[in-house]
Amino acid sequence: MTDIGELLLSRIRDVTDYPEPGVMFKDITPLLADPAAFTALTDALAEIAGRTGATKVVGLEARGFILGAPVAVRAGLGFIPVRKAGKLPGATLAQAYDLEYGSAEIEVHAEDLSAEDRVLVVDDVLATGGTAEASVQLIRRAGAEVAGLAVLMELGFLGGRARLEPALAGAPLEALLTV
Ligand SMILES: O=P(O)(O)OC[C@H]1O[C@H](OP(=O)(O)OP(=O)(O)O)[C@H](O)[C@@H]1O
Ligand SMILES: Nc1ncnc2[nH]cnc12
Repeated sequence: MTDIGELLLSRIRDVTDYPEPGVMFKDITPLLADPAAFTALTDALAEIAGRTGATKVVGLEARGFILGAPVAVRAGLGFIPVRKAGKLPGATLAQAYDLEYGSAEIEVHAEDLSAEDRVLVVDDVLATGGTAEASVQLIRRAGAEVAGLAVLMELGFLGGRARLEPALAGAPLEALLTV
């Protein structure tokens, strides 16, 4: 593993049986509290944004906001929040989905994305892929192109990558860490 990979991994805390029995929760708060690790993470994700030719960064509420916003600034791109339902005041597109420990609905302002946009989706964890798949569906329904999906950590044993393949339609899925 690279030095940066080891640094990032060392700052992610495993919490057993959270938020429900059987889930091994990957807590990124120690990473966020370490400026060297947070900067390295931001730089690595911004490099993916540049390489994929993204014109906008979408962050998935809530942890995807914490990671995606500095990535957008670093890459010189606009940031678009994909929020949990009921939080955006304008006209929205909505998509329901299941995730590792529940179900939810996400929304985006329809006017924030157009056919000119190539969007990089940023999030902390790819688990079952339900959240990411719903975000890709939303972006396409808004008329924009998906440049790729970039996550800090992929939980390989949950099969999210295979689930996402059809939705991504060839766009890259980049995980800085895989466990
Ligand atoms: O691959 P999946 O099984 O869909 O799970 C991954 C999603 O779950 C977590 O978000 P959560 O909904 O817990 O929201 P939070 O960021 O507000 O904690 C995580 O930040 C991802 O968005
Ligand atoms: N095991 C996990 N750890 C952190 N975030 C998650 N989102 C879905 N599953 C998760």
